[in-house]
Amino acid sequence: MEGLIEQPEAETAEATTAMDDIMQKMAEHKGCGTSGGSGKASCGSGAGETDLPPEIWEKVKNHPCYSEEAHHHYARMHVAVAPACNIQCNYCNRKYDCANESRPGVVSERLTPEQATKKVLAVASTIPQMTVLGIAGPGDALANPAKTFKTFEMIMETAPDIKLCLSTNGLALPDYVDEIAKYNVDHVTITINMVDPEVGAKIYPWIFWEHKRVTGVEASRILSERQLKGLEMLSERGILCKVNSVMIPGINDEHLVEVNKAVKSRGAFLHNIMPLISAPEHGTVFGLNGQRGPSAQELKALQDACEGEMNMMRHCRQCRADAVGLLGEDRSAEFTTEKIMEMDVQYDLSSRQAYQAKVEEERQATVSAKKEELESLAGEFTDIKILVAVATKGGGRINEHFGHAKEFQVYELSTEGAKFVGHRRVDLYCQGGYGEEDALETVIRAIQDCTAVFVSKIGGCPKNDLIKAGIDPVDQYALEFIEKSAIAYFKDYLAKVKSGEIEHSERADATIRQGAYIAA
Ligand SMILES: C[S@@+](CC[C@H](N)C(=O)[O-])C[C@H]1O[C@@H](n2cnc3c(N)ncnc32)[C@H](O)[C@@H]1O
Ligand code: SF4
Ligand code: SF4
Repeated sequence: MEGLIEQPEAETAEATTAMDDIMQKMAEHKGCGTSGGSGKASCGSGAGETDLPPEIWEKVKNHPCYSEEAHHHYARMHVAVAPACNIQCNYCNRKYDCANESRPGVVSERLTPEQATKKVLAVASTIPQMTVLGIAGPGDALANPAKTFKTFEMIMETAPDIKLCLSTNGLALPDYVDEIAKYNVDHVTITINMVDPEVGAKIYPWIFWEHKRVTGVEASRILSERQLKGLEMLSERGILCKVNSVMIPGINDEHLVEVNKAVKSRGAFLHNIMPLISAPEHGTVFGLNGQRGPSAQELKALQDACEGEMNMMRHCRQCRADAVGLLGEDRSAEFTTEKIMEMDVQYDLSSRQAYQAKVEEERQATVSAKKEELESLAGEFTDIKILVAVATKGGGRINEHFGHAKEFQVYELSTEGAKFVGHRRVDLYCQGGYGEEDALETVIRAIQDCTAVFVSKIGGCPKNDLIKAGIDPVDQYALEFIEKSAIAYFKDYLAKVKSGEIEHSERADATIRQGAYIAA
């Protein structure tokens, strides 16, 4: 590993100006750095073309993780070329492998850079809307620099239209910023769970630093210093940074508001606060000692509290290190090494571009439909907000059967429009066409704070049970655009409240009012 790269003063001054420039432009654009509230697009996750400086929009417009709008249309993939790690987190156990589980660090096969490149070309040819390649483990991209950068080099040469990303805990980051820039990696994710080493000592038992293991508060002090320095260095070069933070109730949940401020001031573009996943069978320290993850409501309250400070990502699916497909779907099983080696891969840039042009048309149609519907809400003034759950297979449409949904996307509706606020993963309710009581209960629990659930189709029995649970099952918008339909539903809802036909119920905004993190 190379030592720290000291920059000449003149270069530092120039780079600092570049970061200031970007932050200034972001602030000048409408919707940026404001409350990020409700339906108005704010930068980052909910941002649209008119909300961002053109050079930033160019970087995020078809990146499914950096643009909430894009995630309905574009796919990503991870290649598992980075097995080693240079730190230990109490929530991570990379030895655990389960093909049926989708969560970070889980992977079925580890790849060489050559295998990874063949896989990327195979996926890019089969899924032309795949625009982004990320290296996110199963260990740390920068604890395996040779494999990581070799993979990027090969992809840059063979598939130059694919955007490159990496995820790191940040310990080695300052040493590799130049190399990251050299391979045109213009999106980097750093996991920052604390800026206070005392908090860090409860999350990180050790780091491997300068050829030895460092433990306790000192380990977290070094880690935090390196993370923040790396973030600043990337921001100075205009490389977009997303910060991941794992929300661990009782350990760093309240502290993450401070982390949010610290990363915003150092130029982070997007903050992704993700829930801790911990189950005893995963064999992690937290899983084994009973540390719980946050509820969906707790997570949303913290994200809401931080949104005034900066752009929050709310559509992260906490993907496997070998995930393939749209966020929320996992097609990795179609691209095992065995299958890929048998594939005759023809990487055809022009047919990819032609397909993506069609995707772009569909996306523009979605945006226009939403805008039109939103205009019809102009002049309505009320504080009423409701949540609705949506079953979708992608494309920004309501196109999934209630019984087939593995997750529901949740939108918050207000007079400002429809805002994506998260997703709820559920067990498959319908197995082979038959509903199962327990599974339906699970679905109802997962979306119990929603006023309605939008589906393309639903059977009579679950419909009745949803109604009994106070959730309106809506299939009248089958195959329509999500946001347009949601706004239309909200308009009807308000009209019914006004006329006295229905009463705005407590459930509708229970989530929104809950939480210890609501900003003063
Ligand atoms: C598997 S890591 C790989 C990249 C890198 N090593 C890192 O930690 O940033 C990808 C992301 O998953 C998160 N992660 C890992 N295990 C998790 C868990 N049990 N619950 C929630 N997030 C987790 C990490 O914090 C990180 O943000
Ligand atoms: S840094 Fe990433 S890979 Fe390493 S232990 Fe933590 S979560 Fe796992
Ligand atoms: S883990 Fe989150 S940020 Fe990473 S690819 Fe999946 S959705 Fe995107």
